[in-house]
Amino acid sequence: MNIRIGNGYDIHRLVSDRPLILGGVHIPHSLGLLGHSDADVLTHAIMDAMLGALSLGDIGHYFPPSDPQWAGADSLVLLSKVHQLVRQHGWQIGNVDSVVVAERPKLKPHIEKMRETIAQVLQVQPNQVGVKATTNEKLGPTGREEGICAYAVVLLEKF
Ligand SMILES: Nc1ccn([C@@H]2O[C@H](COP(=O)(O)O)[C@@H](O)[C@H]2O)c(=O)n1
Ligand SMILES: C[C@@]1(CO)OP(=O)(O)OP(=O)(O)OC[C@H]1O
Repeated sequence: MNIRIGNGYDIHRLVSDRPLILGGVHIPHSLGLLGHSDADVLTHAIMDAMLGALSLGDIGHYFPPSDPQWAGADSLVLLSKVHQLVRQHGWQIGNVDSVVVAERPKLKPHIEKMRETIAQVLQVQPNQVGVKATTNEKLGPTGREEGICAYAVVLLEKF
């Protein structure tokens, strides 16, 4: 079999006095995401999808929230490590697709930068990285702006 598919999901709570980082991009907003790392839900969902595609567990296994080493970690550094692991197993990225669920702020102006940033770390072209945004129509925790979540699907190819 020369292709594998994986999916990932993550959610973090919105709080004041934290930066909002999504797909490695700093997004100006009055609230940011709380987490052990920089709490970049989009990058976390993509990493879990990559690991899931190879049944290699999840990010908490490699970067435990109990380990001070990962306190305040840049999730792009973690993404690079997961990418390295995937490569070591003989696989490369076919494509990534993702969606961020956020009531606010408007993410559209930042989507291209997120795609370029993620693509650079994964050593692929931006057209291999899909990032979309949607509100939750004011429904549930994301709709009430208590948090932001992201879903990702990754296709891997054997090289
Ligand atoms: N945080 C967000 C949410 C949505 N968008 C863009 O708006 C479009 C409409 O969103 P709905 O939830 O009302 O369907 C969506 O397709 C995105 O292009 C956004 O930029 N930022
Ligand atoms: C990224 C890690 C790093 O400790 O921590 P968090 O930023 O809290 O993120 P989460 O998705 O809750 O858990 C995964 C952890 O690996």
